[in-house]
Amino acid sequence: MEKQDIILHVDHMTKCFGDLKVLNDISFDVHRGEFLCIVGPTGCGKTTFLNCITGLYDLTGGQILVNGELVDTKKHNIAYIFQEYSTMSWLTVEENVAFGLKMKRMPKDVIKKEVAEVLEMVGLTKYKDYYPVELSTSMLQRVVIARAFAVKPDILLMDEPYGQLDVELRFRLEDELIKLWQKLGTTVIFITHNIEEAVYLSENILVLTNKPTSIKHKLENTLPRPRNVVEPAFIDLRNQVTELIKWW
Ligand SMILES: Nc1ncnc2c1ncn2[C@@H]1O[C@H](COP(=O)(O)OP(=O)(O)OP(=O)(O)O)[C@@H](O)[C@H]1O
Repeated sequence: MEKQDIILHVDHMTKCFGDLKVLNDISFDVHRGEFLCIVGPTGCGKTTFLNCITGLYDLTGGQILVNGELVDTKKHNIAYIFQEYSTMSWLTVEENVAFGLKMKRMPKDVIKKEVAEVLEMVGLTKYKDYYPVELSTSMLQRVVIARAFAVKPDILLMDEPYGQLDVELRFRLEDELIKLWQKLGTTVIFITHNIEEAVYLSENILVLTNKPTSIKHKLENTLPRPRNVVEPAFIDLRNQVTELIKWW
């Protein structure tokens, strides 16, 4: 990997809460435009890790660099989609998606154009004047995704975004996410407990250990897209990840 292609450099990251060591000397790189999935057991510190990247927590040791500089959310454009994410009920779909761009004080005509583009990509153009209360779950999910991609983040962090959804909707949203990622070239770090989801989405998978958490293994995922969960190569890779997880 060329050095200039590395957007995120996690360098000996350690995080303790008092006596509790959660993240233990973790190092890895993410290259620009990569789709990285992180799989780890419950409570191993996946959310803590994301909170360290967004600067909510200070590290106990090590450093996190974005484009070669210490991570700084004022300087770096990092978008974050939580488990319990939500829309702003008092704003229309269009206003929800425009929110981040307005915060960045972009010119009105640019905002209008960018928002229209991303609404088109997620199939919400017709619903731009609707309020969240008028939308189905799947449409709400699309609003949140559209809002995150609209700001053209350097890095998009996604923390189990589809954990609570039924399988069919999850599959559809995963496909849409892949399309947006491919079209916009955004760097995505996606946290999940779901091994099938990680194999379906990722270019690379980081498998974490239990606390104190370190990297158990990094797997490259070169399965061609579109992927099919019943194909032998897919099942093979899914089994490889499952094997790694069995030994936690
Ligand atoms: N602010 C905090 N103060 C003290 N301990 C914390 C704090 N935040 C997290 N922890 C502890 O750090 C550990 C990791 O928590 P974290 O929520 O990051 O795990 P996780 O992998 O995201 O969990 P899950 O799989 O349930 O989403 C837990 O033992 C938790 O109790």
